[in-house]
Amino acid sequence: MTTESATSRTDSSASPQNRALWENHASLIVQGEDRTGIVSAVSAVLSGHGANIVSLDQYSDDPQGGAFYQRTVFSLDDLKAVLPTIERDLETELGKGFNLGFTLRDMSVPKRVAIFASKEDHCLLDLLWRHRRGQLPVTISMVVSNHTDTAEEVRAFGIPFVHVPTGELGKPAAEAEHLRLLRGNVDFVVLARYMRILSGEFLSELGVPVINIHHSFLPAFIGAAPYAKAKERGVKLVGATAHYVTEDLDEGPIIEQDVVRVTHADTVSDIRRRGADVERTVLSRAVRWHSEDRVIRTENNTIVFA
Ligand SMILES: Nc1nc2c(c(=O)[nH]1)N[C@@H](CN(C=O)c1ccc(C(=O)N[C@@H](CCC(=O)O)C(=O)O)cc1)CN2
Repeated sequence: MTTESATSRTDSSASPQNRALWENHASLIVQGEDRTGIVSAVSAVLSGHGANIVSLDQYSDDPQGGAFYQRTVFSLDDLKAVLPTIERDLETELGKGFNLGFTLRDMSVPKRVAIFASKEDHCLLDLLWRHRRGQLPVTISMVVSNHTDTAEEVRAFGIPFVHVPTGELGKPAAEAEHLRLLRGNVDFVVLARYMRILSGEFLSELGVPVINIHHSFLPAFIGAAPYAKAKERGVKLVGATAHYVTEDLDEGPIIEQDVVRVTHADTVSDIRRRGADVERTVLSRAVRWHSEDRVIRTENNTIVFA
């Protein structure tokens, strides 16, 4: 059974809306081997501490007994003081004949995220704009780009902008600089149309989830220039896919997708314009869901309690 320690970090940079939204709330993700009594055991521990369950989603992938997934959000006055005891009691109770892992997180401490971008700014600016409006419960630690086109706009949001010129530095040196910047400072990374392929070694060293927005309805049109490929193929729908990043390009577990209609009369530029709106919507949904622990990642898939 694996557990992650309750996050007790305090983030002074978290926006007031984010802190108020989830003050004295915690998320509990339980997953493992399905059997009777799990929901009851979890609920008993929480109610035994006077916690109020405000939402509970559960999924079993096989009625005959397979994998079990549950997301619970609960509120409790003086949560920070009680969370370690709740964690200990969950370890005790779920250690009695269950084969489960769980993670418990203080939701009043927003996850820290670094956003990577290249030249395209629509997904990046959409995230910054939504964050400023309190719609994304995260702390944006920094924006990192291999270009400088978006520097001024990012800094106007009061967010650090770091230029790492991958082309000039070369991939190994650039990734080493990325690791120096990110290590210990982020809980996840978002690639907002970042157009460099991350190595498996980098992803392994980084050790936190990375979310990418691919501008196609995967698995169609993996790789570069999907809109041009869509035009060439004569498709009537184009889309965007937010997925976790793995070493294999655009093959990671899908978090969210959406589509928009196109016609024979649309140029590649028209398709790119229509697609951009879908990319922004899909990426912001995925970032919000990940930041609220709504996405449970399995080997090649996801369970999304949206
Ligand atoms: N390890 C991964 N890295 C990245 C992924 C991924 O899924 N796994 N997604 C890309 C984003 N992307 C599509 O969404 C994408 C970006 C860039 C290219 C590409 O071929 N770019 C260059 C070569 C880049 C390089 O060698 O570093 C090119 O055009 O030739 C394809 C798809 C982000 N990274």
